[in-house]
Amino acid sequence: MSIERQPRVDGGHPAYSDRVLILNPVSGNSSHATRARDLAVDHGFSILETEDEGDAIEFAAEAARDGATVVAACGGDGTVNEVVRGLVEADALGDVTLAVVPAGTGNNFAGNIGIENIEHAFEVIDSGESRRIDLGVVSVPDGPSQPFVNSCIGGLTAEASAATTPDSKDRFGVLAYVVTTLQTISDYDGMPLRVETAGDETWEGDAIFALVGNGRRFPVEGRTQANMEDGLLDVTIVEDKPTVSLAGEAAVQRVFGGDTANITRFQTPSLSMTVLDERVQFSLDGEMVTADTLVAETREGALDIFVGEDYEPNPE
Ligand SMILES: Nc1ncnc2c1ncn2[C@@H]1O[C@H](COP(=O)(O)OP(=O)(O)OP(=O)(O)O)[C@@H](O)[C@H]1O
Repeated sequence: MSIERQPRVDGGHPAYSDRVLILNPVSGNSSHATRARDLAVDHGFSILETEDEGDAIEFAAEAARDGATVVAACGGDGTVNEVVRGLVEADALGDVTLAVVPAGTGNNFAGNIGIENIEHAFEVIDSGESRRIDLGVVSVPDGPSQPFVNSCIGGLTAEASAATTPDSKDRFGVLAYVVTTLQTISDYDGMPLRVETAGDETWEGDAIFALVGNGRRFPVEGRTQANMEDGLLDVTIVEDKPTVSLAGEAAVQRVFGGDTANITRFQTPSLSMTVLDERVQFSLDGEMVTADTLVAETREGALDIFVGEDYEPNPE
C-alpha cells in the first residue's frame, strides 16, 4: 500500500498524518473525488484511494496500526462498512474516531448521524463533536464476524440485488433491494423464518423480509434514524407481500404501512435468525452475504464517530 504524503496544514511534514481519508473514487456518481481530495489535503489528511472491493478494509486496518487517530470513509454505506471492518480487524475501535464523508448514492447512514454533504463532513471533523454509538455485528456459521453500522436486511434475492439500479438506490437507499425483490418475485410465499431474541422470545412464520437496524429503523414515513446509543437493534419483520404488483413508493408504502397487522416490530440487544430449508441473501449496509442462519448483536458504544448538529442521540 502506498500512502500519498501530504504536507500538513500546520506547516509540519510528518511522514504520515494521524488523519487518514479512505476515498472510494467511484461511489455514487463519481463526481465527488476531486472535491473530497482538495478538502482532505486542506484539513491535513493523508489520502488512500480504493481500487477494488476490500481495499478500504485493508487501508483502515493499516492506518489504525500506523497510529491514525481519525479515519474518514469517503463513499457510500458500503465504504463506511469496509472501513469499520478494518478498524475492527485492527482492534482499533477505542483508538480511532471514524468520520463519514458522504459520497454514495443513498448516504442513509451519513444522514442518520447528521452529516449533510462532503463540505459539512469536514466542518464537523473540525468541530470535534463525536459520540460513542453502538456497532451491529453479525456472525454466520464458519464465517468471520462482520460489523454493520446501519442495517442488516434478510430475504433479498440474488436476482433482485443484481437488478437494483443506481436510480432506485438513490430513491430508496437500502430499501431499493426490498423494492426490487418485490418486483422480481411473483409466486413467493416468503421464507420460513425463526427468530429468537436475547429475551428468549421466539417469532416463527413465513416472512418476506426481516430488517434489523442499528443506525436506522423502518418507519413508513418520517425520520429513519434509530437510537444508536441504547444497545438495542430495531427489528421489523414483514410477513406478507402486496398481492398486486406495485412499483416504487407504492410498494414501500404497502409493505411498511397500511395494514400493520402484517408487520412485527421489536427491539432486542441480540437475536438469531434461521431460515429453514434455504439460504437467502442478507444485505449488511448494502453488501451481500448469503446464509441460512445468523446471529446479530450490538456492541454498545463501541464506535467513536463524528456527528453533525442534527444528530439526535434519542430521536422520536
Ligand atoms: N476503485 C474502485 N473501482 C470499482 N469499485 C470499487 C472501487 N473502490 C471500491 N469499490 C467498490 O465499491 C463498493 C462500495 O460502494 P459504496 O457502497 O461505498 O458506494 P455506492 O454503492 O455508490 O453507494 P451506496 O452504498 O450509498 O449505495 C465496494 O463494495 C467496493 O467493492
